[in-house]
Formats: sequence, structure tokens, C-alpha cells
Amino acid sequence: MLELKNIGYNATNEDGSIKEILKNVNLTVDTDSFVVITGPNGSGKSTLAKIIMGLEKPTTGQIFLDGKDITNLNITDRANTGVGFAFQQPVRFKGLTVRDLLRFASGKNLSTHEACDYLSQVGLCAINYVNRELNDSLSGGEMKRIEIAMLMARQVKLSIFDEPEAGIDLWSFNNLIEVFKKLKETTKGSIMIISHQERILDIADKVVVLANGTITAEGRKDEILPSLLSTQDICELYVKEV
Ligand SMILES: Nc1ncnc2c1ncn2[C@@H]1O[C@H](COP(=O)(O)OP(=O)(O)OP(=O)(O)O)[C@@H](O)[C@H]1O
Repeated sequence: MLELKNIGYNATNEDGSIKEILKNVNLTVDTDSFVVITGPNGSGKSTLAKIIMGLEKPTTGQIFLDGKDITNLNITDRANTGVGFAFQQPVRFKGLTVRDLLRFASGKNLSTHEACDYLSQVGLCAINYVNRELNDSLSGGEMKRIEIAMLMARQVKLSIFDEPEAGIDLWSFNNLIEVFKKLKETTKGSIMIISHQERILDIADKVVVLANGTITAEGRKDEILPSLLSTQDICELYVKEV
């Protein structure tokens, strides 16, 4: 279980003034649950994700993972405690194959069968991908699925995705929804996704709305969506257009 207690984050503007980006963020993500963070552009969603990953340090507050205070752990130590994340632009390594990546992620000498199994779960025809090099020949949608397979292989306690829909086409997006449904069924950890897409909100156990750096609503999608859509300060939610 992830617990955020009173998280605040200030940045310094170019003129030296302080900008309050997050304030009093309190959030619990239960083990095995699937939480989507949504809200207007600039509301602090990516900043919150970076704070959970350990890329930024909060100005105030504490972060607990399964009761352990991870607030002051660096990104490597935090990854070792079980926080995993997929980048908006996945990393590509020259000379490294998909199979190598899955082996590194799992920390085991995965058999071809096991590696293929992860790839099949994310909808890739495994035998065509397992020996591919992680380079620019892979499309954005393929790389995203490989990253998700990697997180499955790592079996992290918490997987974080920042706008996984960014930059992928409609066809790949439809497949990605299926992949997330599968991930939700099979993963033993919690999943946190930052998204504006209603179809991702559809599969969430909990939707959290972040506006102006603070949580303004949280609950099931059917409880949250009506107020979200009727707000003047409307979030850029892409209502079932894909
Ligand atoms: N280091 C920084 N210095 C100054 N301002 C910052 C810094 N980091 C983030 N911000 C500002 O904080 C606000 C929140 O940014 P953040 O990227 O977290 O928003 P977001 O909700 O993820 O937005 P989007 O939906 O557009 O991706 C933005 O106004 C951003 O410009």
C-alpha cells in the first residue's frame, strides 16, 4: 500500500519567487488497486508521479510504501523497494534485446518460454519480438507494450505510468486498454496511471482528481465523472473519443 501524507512541493520561478505546485496531498493507494490520477493540464500530476518515483523530493510530507518511510530514498533505492515506472518516452538501449530487458527486469535467467509469455500478455506476437533489439525500429506503441511487459517481469509493488496514451495511434490505444485490463487482472501490486482518457478511467478502482496542486475529488469513476464534466475548470478529458 502506498500512502502520501501531506505532500507539498514548491519550485522556484525564474524571478526567484516561490511557486507552490503541490499542497496537502493525502492519498492512499491500496495493494492490488488500480488508481487513475486525472485533472487539468498543469495541476501537478507529473510532479506528483516524479515525487513518488524519487525523481523529485517533496518540500513537505512523507511517502510510505507498505508502512516503510521511503521519502528520503533516492531513485535507485526506491526502485529496489518496489517502485517501478514507465517513461513517457521509453528508453532504448543499443545492442540490448527485448529478451535481455525482460531478464534484467526479472532478475532471473528467464527461459524463452517465460519471456514470450510476458510479451504475449501485452499483446505482442512473442516470437517476432523476443530477439528484437531495443532501437528505433520499434514503434512507440510496441515500446510501450514492452515497457509494460518489463514491469510485469519486475513484479513491482507499485507501477506508475505517466500518460501512457501519449503519442500512440487509435489502434494501439485500443490494444493498450486491453493490456491494462490484463495488467490489472494479473499484477500483484498496485497500479497508478496518470491519464486524461475516459476509457482508462473506466477500468480504475479509484479516480483521483488533482486541480491546482491539490486533490479535489476521489472515488469511483461513476461518482467522480459527472462533477468532473460539469466543472467550469474542466479537465481535458477525452471522453470516449478513442
Ligand atoms: N521545476 C519547476 N519550476 C517551475 N515550475 C514548475 C517546475 N516543475 C513543474 N512546474 C510547473 O508546475 C505545474 C505542474 O506541472 P506538472 O507537469 O506536474 O503538471 P501536469 O498536471 O502533469 O500537467 P499536464 O497534464 O500538462 O502534463 C506546471 O505549471 C509546471 O509548469
